[in-house]
Amino acid sequence: MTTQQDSSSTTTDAALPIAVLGGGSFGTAIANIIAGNGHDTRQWMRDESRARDCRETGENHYYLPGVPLDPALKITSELEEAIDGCRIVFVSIPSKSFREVVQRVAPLLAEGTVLISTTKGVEHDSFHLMSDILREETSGMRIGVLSGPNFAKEIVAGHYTATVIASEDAALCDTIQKVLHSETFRVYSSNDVFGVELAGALKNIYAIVTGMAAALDRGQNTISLLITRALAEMMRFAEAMGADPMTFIGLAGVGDLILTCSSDLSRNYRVGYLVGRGRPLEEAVAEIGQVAEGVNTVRLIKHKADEMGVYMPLVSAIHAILFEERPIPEVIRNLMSGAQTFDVAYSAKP
Ligand SMILES: NC(=O)c1ccc[n+]([C@@H]2O[C@H](COP(=O)([O-])OP(=O)(O)OC[C@H]3O[C@@H](n4cnc5c(N)ncnc54)[C@H](O)[C@@H]3O)[C@@H](O)[C@H]2O)c1
Ligand SMILES: O=P(O)(O)OC[C@H](O)CO
Repeated sequence: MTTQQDSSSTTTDAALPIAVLGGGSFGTAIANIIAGNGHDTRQWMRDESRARDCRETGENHYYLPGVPLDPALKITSELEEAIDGCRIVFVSIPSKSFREVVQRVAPLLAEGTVLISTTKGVEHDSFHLMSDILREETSGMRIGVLSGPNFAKEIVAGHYTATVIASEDAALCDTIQKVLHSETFRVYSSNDVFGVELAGALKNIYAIVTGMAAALDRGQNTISLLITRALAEMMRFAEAMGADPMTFIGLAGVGDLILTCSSDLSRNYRVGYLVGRGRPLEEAVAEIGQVAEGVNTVRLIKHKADEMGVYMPLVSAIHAILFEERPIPEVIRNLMSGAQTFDVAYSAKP
């Protein structure tokens, strides 16, 4: 491997300078894979005391305790140092702060830099997905999104994992596949950026729903019912928004939906569980202590679905519980007494 990057190439096996913005679980997991693949990897986190602690102990104690960081991973709180010479930048910042961080980094980026969002959310008080923000806040960049069934803790534990890189730029997809591919991590590609990104944001809502069902001691029939009807809602919404519903049967759709709705490794699932056990939403979110994107996404999708007349009974139900102070038993009764309808109503056939 050389340390020299061809600035125009995106399909190289050479060691590349690559930045990962974000000091949380996923930023750390991705940075560790990239460093392990021999790239000159810089992870940026805003807090110098945390960055120093990670450098000194070789571990990100708060987000991934007990996981050794790759010794070659460079951790810094200086944005300029992280970005210097990088033509590939992953942005792993919660949706709430995503725009603010992109605005800070934009002046430091060379034209043609590959910008990859790994964030599964929708911007607060707007309906922007993260790739929209990347496009709005920069110009002349090459943009993609990474999404899939990917618990950070399982990635760093070396469990076999797959994800999706989505971009209209096929060379970008090829490069990111090479940069991230490892013995335990596979990367599939897609050209449906909107569908992949929307799927990643939507599935968080339903993880809150199934977490709540688990808290209420519902069985596997209930979980299966919820996951399957969640997929129907997601595809219906996707179609109304102009995304390709077929994307939702891939890893970023049903793959991530099954994962997140089935495990208490999911922060969204745990929020639902705590609320199902009677804890106020604010308390549940505070106890998790990490981002649970679904809470904000519920509000935004409910508003959008109402505006567009898309039928999303599970979104309406979880919104009623989280934001309208409606009692859980009453909401469940309403859901179960709704009009009986078709199982598979969507058909790709004309
Ligand atoms: N954790 C996972 O398993 C996982 C997997 C796939 C995708 N994601 C997605 O990745 C995104 C990030 O998730 P995460 O798990 O890393 O979150 P996290 O809560 O573990 O960490 C978020 C990080 O962002 C930093 N941050 C927040 N606001 C900031 C700001 N204004 N400036 C700089 N840094 C700021 C925090 O300090 C923290 O280091 C989310 O959208 C999530 O949906 C997470
Ligand atoms: O912990 P969650 O609920 O944010 O889910 C993490 C990932 O998105 C799973 O793919």
